[in-house]
Amino acid sequence: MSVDLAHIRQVMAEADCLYTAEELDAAIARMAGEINRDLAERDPLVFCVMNGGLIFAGKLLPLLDFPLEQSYLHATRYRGETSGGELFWKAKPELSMVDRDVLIVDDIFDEGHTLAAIVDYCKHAGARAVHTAVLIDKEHDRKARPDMNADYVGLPCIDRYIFGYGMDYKGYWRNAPGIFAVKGM
Ligand SMILES: O=P(O)(O)OC[C@H]1O[C@H](OP(=O)(O)OP(=O)(O)O)[C@H](O)[C@@H]1O
Ligand code: HPA
Repeated sequence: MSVDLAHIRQVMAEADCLYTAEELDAAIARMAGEINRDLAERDPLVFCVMNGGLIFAGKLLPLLDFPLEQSYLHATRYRGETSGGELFWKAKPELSMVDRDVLIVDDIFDEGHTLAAIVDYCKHAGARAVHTAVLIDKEHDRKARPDMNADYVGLPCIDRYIFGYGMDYKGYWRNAPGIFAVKGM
């Protein structure tokens, strides 16, 4: 897929900032406090959901003050697009979860198909308990499982296509230092 870099730059220039880095880092610090309180004695296995969970996990994990094991998994359904399709597993978890507490760390709980599939996978793989942490919970009525919530949520977000802090626009701007909404989306 060829990418028009001028368009990618223009998207950033015209985007609305929904959350600054300071606001996001404060939310991450608050979440770390909650996770320290709940999981410090649980010897959890922490999985970063690639790619989007990378920045959030990188900021969250150093704030966790107990011993933990960390790995990654990669399940994707957007694949560079701005609407989701079928879930595709690029990398399944390698560490055994049997009788372990698992903490899944991802950037966004949007329609929730991704997190629901990951939680189901972990339960079938023998996890004792599956905990979920997301930086952003997008607010709309299209959740795959309306009764499902993440255990730890950073900040809510309006129903727009967003990027930054791990989230991409057509593969770009995961590095944007805040959460931004694409103009007109
Ligand atoms: O709640 P949902 O509607 O299922 O969407 C959320 C998922 O979508 C994004 O991943 P994506 O498929 O874009 O993969 P990527 O992180 O590798 O880009 C994001 O990182 C979440 O994992
Ligand atoms: O709004 C979004 N932005 C980027 N990636 C996403 N994955 C699900 N929703 C989004």
